[in-house]
Amino acid sequence: MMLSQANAALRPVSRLGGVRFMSAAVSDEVKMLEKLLAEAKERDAGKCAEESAAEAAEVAAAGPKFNIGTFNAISSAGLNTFPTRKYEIVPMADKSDEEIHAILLRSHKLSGDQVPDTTRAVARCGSGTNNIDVAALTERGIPVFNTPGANANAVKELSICGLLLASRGIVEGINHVGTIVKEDGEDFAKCKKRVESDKKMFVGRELTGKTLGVIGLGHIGASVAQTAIALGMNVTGFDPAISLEGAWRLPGDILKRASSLEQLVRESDYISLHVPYIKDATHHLINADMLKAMKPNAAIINFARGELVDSAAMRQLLESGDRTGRYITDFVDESLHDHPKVITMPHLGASTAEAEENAASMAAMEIMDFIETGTIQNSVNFPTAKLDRLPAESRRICIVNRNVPGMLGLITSTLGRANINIMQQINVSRDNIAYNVVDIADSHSPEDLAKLQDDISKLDGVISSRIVSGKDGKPGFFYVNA
Ligand SMILES: NC(=O)C1=CN([C@@H]2O[C@H](COP(=O)(O)OP(=O)(O)OC[C@H]3O[C@@H](n4cnc5c(N)ncnc54)[C@H](O)[C@@H]3O)[C@@H](O)[C@H]2O)C=CC1
Ligand SMILES: O=C(O)C(=O)COP(=O)(O)O
Repeated sequence: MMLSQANAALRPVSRLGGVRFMSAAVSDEVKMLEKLLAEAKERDAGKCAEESAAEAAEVAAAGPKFNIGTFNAISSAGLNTFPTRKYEIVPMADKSDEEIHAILLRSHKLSGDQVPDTTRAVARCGSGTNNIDVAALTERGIPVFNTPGANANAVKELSICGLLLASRGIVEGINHVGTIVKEDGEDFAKCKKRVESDKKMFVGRELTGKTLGVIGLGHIGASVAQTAIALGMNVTGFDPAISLEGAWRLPGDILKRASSLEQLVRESDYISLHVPYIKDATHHLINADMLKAMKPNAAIINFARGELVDSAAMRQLLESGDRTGRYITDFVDESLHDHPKVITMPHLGASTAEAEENAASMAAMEIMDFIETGTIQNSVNFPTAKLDRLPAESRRICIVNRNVPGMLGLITSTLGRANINIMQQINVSRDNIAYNVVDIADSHSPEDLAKLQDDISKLDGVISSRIVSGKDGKPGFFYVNA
């Protein structure tokens, strides 16, 4: 009898709850039922042991776990995406001795030497990757992923808030109420009168009918443009590098295209920045010349990165006297934070529960896909790569090499010399990096495969190689870089 049956058998006894002295017959019944329950518990314990043994066998069959190192507070929705039988989450702050196979992070500044040799991938739960030494990781054959679009709505909403903060005396008004209550709080009737009378100090202007210039029309910029149009604004956009997919997302018929950054800056009442920070490309995109070209009452909304704006030139301009336009940002700057025309808040653009969950879950999926199948999607330094599902009875080899002529030939002849037939393969490249995914029959011994990988690793130009899975799709060999 299972435990649940034993419990069912006890039900009549519990109905005797109100009886204080049981008859002999009832007492015998209770004893018998207690015996049954004890027996059932014993059997159940046996079953639990069987189940945990089965679970342990499953864990063992899944092979050694992959360790995912984390920096920053990563949403549990993302961390829970990793099945615990295959993955272990290792906070990097704990300085554990575990081998780290992939890293998940947010704004933590990640230098190359914080990335162990065993690491195969890094994922930024978010959009901007300027906090990561991407060049150093590319050199080591490590793809860096990000999660474009996952936090776009959160940043869009705060950017719209930025437009309102720039156009109405919201922060100044709130601060003024605080000051008056402090001064006249004892006499609240007087305080209320003063607040009402002083409201004339905070007269603003409306967004409707004004021109918003959006710099960078990617996931966030396009969304800001859409909402601004819905608010009745005229929107001009500038993005010389827009992707085809990005162009499809735009409200094409109503969005005006600026022919240059300067044109956008000259014509806008509000300028909202939504470009990545790239040291050699977008550093001080808004420089002294751009600032001078702005209308005197134009405001800049910067929820992208602080370094996009030359803050010293901005301070100079704000102090030149004839400017009424404000600067709203979520990046603290030592030369601007205390200026009355500057509103600075913490780096809050993507700090919503929804955005944090979206970004962490997307990053986790990208890492798992890469670790288990070699697929590369949303990498900022590696080409996109997706090969069909692993054919049955096959092994998959992923090779990262320098993008120089002749590499594919060297790799395929190494396989040929080992008498290994290729079932399917892809070879893709981006800048200096090429990436190969090769599926071979799973009829080779682990020793042969180890020798093959050793031979591939020794080829001049190969940066790293991995054998990602076996015939049952489970992670197989996981070799360190060449
Ligand atoms: N404050 C915050 O919490 C957050 C800030 N961000 C920042 O926003 C940036 C944009 O994010 P997404 O829209 O998700 O990226 P995205 O990659 O979807 O879009 C960026 C767009 O900028 C364009 N672009 C690049 N250089 C440009 C230039 N010189 N002039 C004009 N356009 C240029 C690109 O062609 C692309 O269309 C991120 O790189 C990040 O720095 C993103 C999320 C949160
Ligand atoms: O996604 C981005 O680029 C961000 O700036 C978000 O940063 P966070 O993850 O909130 O530290």
